[in-house]
Amino acid sequence: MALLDGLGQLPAELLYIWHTYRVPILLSAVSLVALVRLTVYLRDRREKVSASPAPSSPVKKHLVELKPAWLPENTTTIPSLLNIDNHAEEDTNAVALMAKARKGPKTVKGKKITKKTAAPTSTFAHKTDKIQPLIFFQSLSGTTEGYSAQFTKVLTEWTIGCDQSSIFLEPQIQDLSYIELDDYFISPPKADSNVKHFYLILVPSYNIDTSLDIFIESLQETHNDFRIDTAPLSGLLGYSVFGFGDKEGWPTEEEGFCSQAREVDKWMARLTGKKRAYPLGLGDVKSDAEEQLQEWRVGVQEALVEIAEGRGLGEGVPGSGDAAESDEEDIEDKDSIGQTTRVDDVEDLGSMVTSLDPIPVDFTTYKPRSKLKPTATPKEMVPTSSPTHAALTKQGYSIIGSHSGVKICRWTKSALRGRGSCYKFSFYGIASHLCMEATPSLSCSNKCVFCWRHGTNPVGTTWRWITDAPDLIFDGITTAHYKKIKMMKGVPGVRADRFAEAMRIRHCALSLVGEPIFYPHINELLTIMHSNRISTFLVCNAQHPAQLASLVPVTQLYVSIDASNKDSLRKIDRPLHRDFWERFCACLDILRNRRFEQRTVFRLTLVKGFNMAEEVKGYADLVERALPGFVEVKGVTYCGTSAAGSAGLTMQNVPFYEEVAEFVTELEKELSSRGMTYGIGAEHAHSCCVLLADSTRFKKGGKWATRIDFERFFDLHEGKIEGSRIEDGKIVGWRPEDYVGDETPEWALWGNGGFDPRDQRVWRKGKGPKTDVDGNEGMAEKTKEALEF
Ligand SMILES: Cc1cc2nc3c(=O)[nH]c(=O)nc-3n(C[C@H](O)[C@H](O)[C@H](O)COP(=O)(O)O)c2cc1C
Ligand code: SF4
Repeated sequence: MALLDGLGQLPAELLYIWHTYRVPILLSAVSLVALVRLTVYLRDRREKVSASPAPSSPVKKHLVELKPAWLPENTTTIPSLLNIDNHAEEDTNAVALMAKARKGPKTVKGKKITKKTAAPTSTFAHKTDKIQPLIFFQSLSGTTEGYSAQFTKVLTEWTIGCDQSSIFLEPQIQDLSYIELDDYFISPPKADSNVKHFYLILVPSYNIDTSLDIFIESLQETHNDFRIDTAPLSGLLGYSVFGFGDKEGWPTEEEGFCSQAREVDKWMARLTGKKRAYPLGLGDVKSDAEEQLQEWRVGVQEALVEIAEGRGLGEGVPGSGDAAESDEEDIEDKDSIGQTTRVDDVEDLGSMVTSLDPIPVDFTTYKPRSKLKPTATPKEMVPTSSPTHAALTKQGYSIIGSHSGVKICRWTKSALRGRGSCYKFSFYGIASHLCMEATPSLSCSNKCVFCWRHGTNPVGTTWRWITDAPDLIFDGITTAHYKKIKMMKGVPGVRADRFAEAMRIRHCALSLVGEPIFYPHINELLTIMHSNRISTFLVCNAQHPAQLASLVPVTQLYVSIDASNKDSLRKIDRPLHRDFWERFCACLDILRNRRFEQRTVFRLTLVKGFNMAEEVKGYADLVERALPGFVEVKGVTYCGTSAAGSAGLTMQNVPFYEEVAEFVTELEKELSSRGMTYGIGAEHAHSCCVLLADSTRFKKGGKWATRIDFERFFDLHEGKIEGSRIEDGKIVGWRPEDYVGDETPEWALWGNGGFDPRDQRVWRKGKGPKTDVDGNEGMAEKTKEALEF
């Protein structure tokens, strides 16, 4: 009974407690909410939003099936033997990932209270310090490059002539395509302690994938990397950005006018801790670019004077890191990377708590859909309107779909006229007039110093473009190749028999430019080729272990070995992947594991001053690691473009054939001193190329047999003949030894030059026996023209 009475009084008791203690209860509730929000905020604040790897960190990984079910009969890859954890980068669309909005209800909604942060203080001691202006530019078709050069010239003259000239160091110009971005955009560059940097960035805008995206992504990644200060460039004195755009195509900012310059400006504001020294300048290349640039320069100069006189970024300069503006920028930033803008900033919440104003609590609202950025749709890799398309077409490439290319190589033309095939004929028996050179991916994840495509080539670490079907690519490249062969019909000297033979493609070199295994349907494309009895020589850049591990066996699998150690590889290939060395090593291990199912080749490109001197032992280490069937060593070819020049490459970097030969001899010696059985199997002095081969595998009756029996290769593929690879007493597939062809011809052996005596070598008038009409040069000469694969 007493219990019932007690229960009956409970509501009254509770009401009494509520009336007596409601203030502390409410305060406790508010504190609890604040604490929870604070914890969530701190955890989310530095959450990585980019799908790309953080600097120097392992990439996002996913399990890769190293022995795919559809490849049972001829894959020897043994996951446990690999030096990687069977993982590689996710080839999902990075952009789409970044654009994913965070799910979940917005729990607390409050009024945004604008933070009043102090304007950044200048660290410039104007009596002792010096200002180093650095001008960065990116240019695809040359406009920005031209303006930047002119701008640098005028600014340099001004720094020399102005009243503060003793404070300025000579402005330096840098092409963003050629520098290590980390050297400048993770922290200011290293210099004497009294040298302070000021950044000026001039960029165009492109609504297609270009290398500019890599720059912008890298700024964004640095900002979001939890191990790096959010404003790692605050040590700069200031920065300003100028954008070039085209109002004819992109009339307003909303429609994309100078969109990428605006992005660069925004990320720089965050990375520098709001050190915008002068507002973003925008110029329309079809109308006012010149005068806008001049106006911007005058403004930048005024800002520089203020800094030089010790007044920092000044108050009078519009846009100079104004706190309110910069705060708005912070919000925009979150939006732009696809996160929901959450106005319930913890600092705002803190103010709300102390003010004890009623807090509107809303457990259900989401950010209005209309404000969410749409998920980025993949773009075309090389749209017809792009400068890359124009440049490639001008160079004789046919672009198939939006990411594949084919080009008739000059050796094909030479062979059609009976003037010699490339080294692949001497070494492996591939007649150049029967060979097609193509790639299903014009994009690459490296920016090699010897690649002519810098600045204009699409680059990326993940496949994020519209993907064409493999059968369409096959039809496109073969049709374009035949069309080009037909165009040779009227060329003087073309032999009728070879012309007729050329109308049936027998070999495909998957190299050209770009990275073929980047293409997600490379296996299907290779299968189509094999079923058409077209052999495949595939070259990859050793940066995509997952794709390499799951590649169908090809006729001959190449890995480019552009350096023997990590430092040298970074300098020469300038890879985009931050874990490039780990990827490279993983690819070597995959090659070792797959060496009994297909012919494997190391392709060394020697560049004097970059990867030759004292690297023999390092290369021998790599050979020992991967045990390739062959090692092709060739001197770099100089294509003479401005791109090569900007990458620091001149004719001085092209080795003489004797130097290449000497290098190979040393490498052979080093390998045999380690008990390895490699010997010099063949040479093609014409292309400055020498072949080392494993003598235990590619010698027949004591004689070199580096050539391929292509018919047997296809018969093995089609199951017409049985292979000899045996596991657990059962035949499980074929070995490279099953399709070894004829002995290497006498004329191709080491010491005999490698030119087929049945072909006619034609010398250029007045040039003597040093250079022939096709640009092929004699033993003592350097190769000046780009050699095809
Ligand atoms: C394929 C293509 C896409 C472009 N996209 C944009 C754009 O989105 N916004 C813009 O303002 N200008 C755009 N432009 C214009 C370029 O930014 C402009 O031509 C610039 O001057 C090119 O500079 P560059 O020669 O240094 O590469 C585009 C031009 C091309 C060819
Ligand atoms: S791997 Fe080939 S295509 Fe890619 S950058 Fe290097 S040379 Fe150019």
